[in-house]
This record gives sequence, structure tokens and C-alpha cells, in this order.
Amino acid sequence: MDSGFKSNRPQLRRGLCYSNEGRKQAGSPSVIVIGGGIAGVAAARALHDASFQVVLLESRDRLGGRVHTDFSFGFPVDLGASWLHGVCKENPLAPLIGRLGLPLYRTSGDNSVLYDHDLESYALFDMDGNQVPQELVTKVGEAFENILKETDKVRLENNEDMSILRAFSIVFERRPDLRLEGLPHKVLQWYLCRMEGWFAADSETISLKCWDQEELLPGGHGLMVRGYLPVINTLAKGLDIHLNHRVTKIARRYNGVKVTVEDGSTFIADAAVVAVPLGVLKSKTITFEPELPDWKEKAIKDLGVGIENKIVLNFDHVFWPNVEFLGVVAETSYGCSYFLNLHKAIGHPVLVYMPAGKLARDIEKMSDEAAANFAFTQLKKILPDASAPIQYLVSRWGSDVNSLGSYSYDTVGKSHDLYERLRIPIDNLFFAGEATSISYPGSVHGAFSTGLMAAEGCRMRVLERYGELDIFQPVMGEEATVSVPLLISRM
Ligand SMILES: Cc1cc2nc3c(=O)[nH]c(=O)nc-3n(C[C@H](O)[C@H](O)[C@H](O)COP(=O)(O)OP(=O)(O)OC[C@H]3O[C@@H](n4cnc5c(N)ncnc54)[C@H](O)[C@@H]3O)c2cc1C
Repeated sequence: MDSGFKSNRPQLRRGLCYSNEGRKQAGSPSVIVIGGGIAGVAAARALHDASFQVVLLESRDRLGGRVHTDFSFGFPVDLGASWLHGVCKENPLAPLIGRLGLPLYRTSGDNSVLYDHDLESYALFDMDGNQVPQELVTKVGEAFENILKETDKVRLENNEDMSILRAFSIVFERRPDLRLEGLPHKVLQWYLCRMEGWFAADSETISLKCWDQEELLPGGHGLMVRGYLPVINTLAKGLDIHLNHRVTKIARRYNGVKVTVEDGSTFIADAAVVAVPLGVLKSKTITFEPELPDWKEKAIKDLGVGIENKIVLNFDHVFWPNVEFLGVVAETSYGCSYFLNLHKAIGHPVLVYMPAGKLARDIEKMSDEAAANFAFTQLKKILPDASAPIQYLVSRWGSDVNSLGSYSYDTVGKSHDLYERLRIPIDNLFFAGEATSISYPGSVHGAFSTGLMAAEGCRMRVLERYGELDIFQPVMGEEATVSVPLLISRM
């Protein structure tokens, strides 16, 4: 049996973190971090600062993962995460963002209806290009909230879980007065479309029992005006990072971990932090030796991963209303559209079309050009005189082998504690990433926190074995607690 550990038994080798090229460093405990998204980079930073030898292996040719700031338009545009959800000092990322002086453009306050945006910043249109009166948008928003309240009663009455869609139909059977027809019905579908966007999944797959179990931080939602990348770059400074290193195998023994990369090279350390996306774990492209326990495998299988994408259209001038969001209402949530007006936040004439769930999956089957045309066609429905974009960008988070999905969500009939199961370490293998965050799944700050948690768990575990816990710093040092006010524009 292939093992990188035999010759060192029974003692753990100190400070070895080397590849088959023979690189060796001695002196302190060692960790391999797998995955260079925010969770992996945060874990690597924390362990590096706690005097561990850290090697970070990343399959792509860039860091950041689902944080991906693109500069090809000549200014930063985020193709993955772009909002800080919870613009407040309690947000685990606030100290870092504050210290870097990164500006935020807040798109909603604390009281945002439907989680992410203010109603007054929307302009909704029907398929004929007629703007939906704002009073109607507000009224249907209230009706949507009432329907959600009624679904809560359905939840309390039923032991069995069901989908949000099923709960809606029960509510409509009981309360025909909440049923809407014509244009109000289409606006309601648009609200449902936004809810589906939050989970990156269709309402027939979202769990009624768990859909609202995540914690929402106060302070509303702020767009990272200069993109999220500076956060990643700051955390990654000075780390030993190996890009284009796709991990294919993780072997663990009682005294260490051996990680194999696609090209056959291997890395050995005392412990590893696995910070790859849930979609990648589901695909089983990484072999674990010995196999992961059944409860862990089941958590990987049962937790949902949805798809949300961005089709970014860059125009030569602004020809749309001066609101933060443009929407097209339709008979079904699948037919509705949603555009973020980046001009408000960054001053460039850019609209971002954001499909989710089945629609996002269907659009991923198209070429980039066809996808951009599709988004532009939706825009033409509401603004027939729209001029064609001069540039576009298309994300493919569902089919990209490095992500295989956009973020995790609770599927019908599965327990919310799956996130915690995914996080729980196995021996010297620690797990991080958005899907391991029980409080803030699907977010950058959630993923960041899990990176710190995994690092602390790893530090404790490795150092306990040496009885030297006190000589290394805890992973959350003094710096992280320094509070600098966030730079927020609007509200
Ligand atoms: C379109 C979109 C919009 C979003 N919007 C927001 C938002 O506005 N606000 C918000 O808070 N969150 C948002 N999110 C969610 C947020 O981006 C994620 O929750 C977070 O970035 C996940 O970080 P992570 O470190 O867990 O995973 P990732 O960022 O995916 O990092 C995992 C890393 O592992 C690497 N990897 C994969 N396989 C291997 C392998 N075999 N070997 C080595 N490395 C590997 C990947 O390349 C990647 O770099 C959005 C996500 C998407 C896709």
C-alpha cells in the first residue's frame, strides 16, 4: 500500500510540508489547504499567521473561486459574489473590508422586503414594455409576504417537509383571496423568481421547513464597488500558493495527510483543510482514502447546490431608467427577468442579467454569444430601443468543473444540520467552504468564517498532539478585531 508515513511511525514528523520535487521545510507543524476560494485563503492565512507551514493547492489559474472579479472591461466587475450581505460591524468580513477602505454601495436597508433589495429601487415592466405601476409592485409585495406568513402555518401543521411551491398551492386552496390574476399574478411570479434567485434554485425543490433558517445580519446588502478581489488578494499575500494544482486524492493516516495532484505530484503534511465546493465533492473527482464515513457522504449527497449566473452587458451609454433593478414580469417565474443596474454603483453603463435555477441551467447550454443575445432580447422586451452591448461576459458556475454549482441550499425533506455535518472534521482532515456554514450558507462571509473555524480546529488538533498549544497564536489575532467604519454610499 502506498503510504508517505510509514517510515515515521509512531512519531509524527514535525514541520514537513513538501512535494515530490523534494521541497522540505522543517520546524513547525504543516497543513495543506485544498481550494483557493475565500474559505481556503482565510484558513491558509490564519494558519500561516499562527506559524504553521501552509501550502495552498488551487485547481484554477487564479485564486478566489466563486469570488471572481473580471477586469476585461477596464474596470472591476464581479462574475461571482458581489454583495456583502449584512453591512454591519457584526459581519465577519467587516473589519477587513473597513481596513482596506473598500467602498460599498448599499442596495437595501434593514427592512428590505424579500431579503435583498428595496422595492422603490425597482422598475418592473410587462412583456409589452409597459411599466408596472409602483403601487401595484408594493401591493403585490405585501401579498407575497402574506402568502409567506400563511406558508408558515402550513409548515407548523405538517411534520413532513414539502417544497415552497407545494406550500403556495395549499395556501391558495385555503385562501382563494390571496390568489392573484392578470398583471398582479405576473408580478407575484417575479417575486417568486427573486426568491428562487436567493437560493439559486426552483421553488419546487426548496425546503419549506428550512428555507429561512440561515441568519440574516443587519445592515442590508452592499455591493463591493471595487469588486471582491482585493479581499482575496489581501488574505493571500505571502502565502505559498500553487495554482493549476487540481487535487485528485486525499489519503489520511493517524500521523498525517498525503495529497495527490492531477499531474501525479504529492504533498505531505500534518493535516489538511478541504475547502473545495460542495459540487466538486458531489462529483467524486477527489478520492478519499480511507473513504469518508457514511454520514459525511450522505451530507454531501443530500445538501442541494443551485445555479445562479451573471450575464454582464457593457453598453456605450445609459439608456435605461435610473433605478437599481429592472425586471420583466411574466406568467411563470421561469419567464421573469432581473437586471442589476451597475451604473448606479460604479458609474459605468453596465447591466447584469441574473438567471437562476432551471433557467440558468438552460442558458448554460448556449454559447456565450447566444447567452448574451438571450439577455439582450429580454432587455429589448422592456426597452425596445435598446442599443446592442459593446462587450459581454458570461459566467458558467454550474458546468465549470471547479465549482459545479453556485451555492448550497436546503432541499425538500433534508435537515438543515447537513451544513454542520459537512463541516465536522475527520481525524486530521478539516472542512471549510460556504456549504459548511450553518449560519450563513451560500455567502462570502459565511465561507470566510468557516475557513477561520477550520484553521482553529486544525491548529488545536495538530498542536494538542505535541502538547505545545500555548506557543502558537490563536488563528484570530488582534488585527481581526480592529474596527474601522465601512464606507457606504446611499442610505
Ligand atoms: C453568481 C454568484 C453570485 C453570488 N453572489 C453572492 C453575493 O453577492 N454575496 C455573497 O456573500 N455570496 C455570493 N455568492 C456566494 C459566494 O460566492 C460563495 O458562497 C463563496 O465565494 C464560496 O467560497 P468558498 O471558498 O466556499 O468556495 P469557492 O470560492 O468555490 O472556492 C473553492 C476553490 O476550490 C477550488 N477547487 C475546486 N476543485 C479543486 C480541486 N480538485 N483541487 C484544488 N482546488 C479545487 C476552486 O477552483 C475554488 O477556487 C455568489 C455565488 C455565485 C456563483
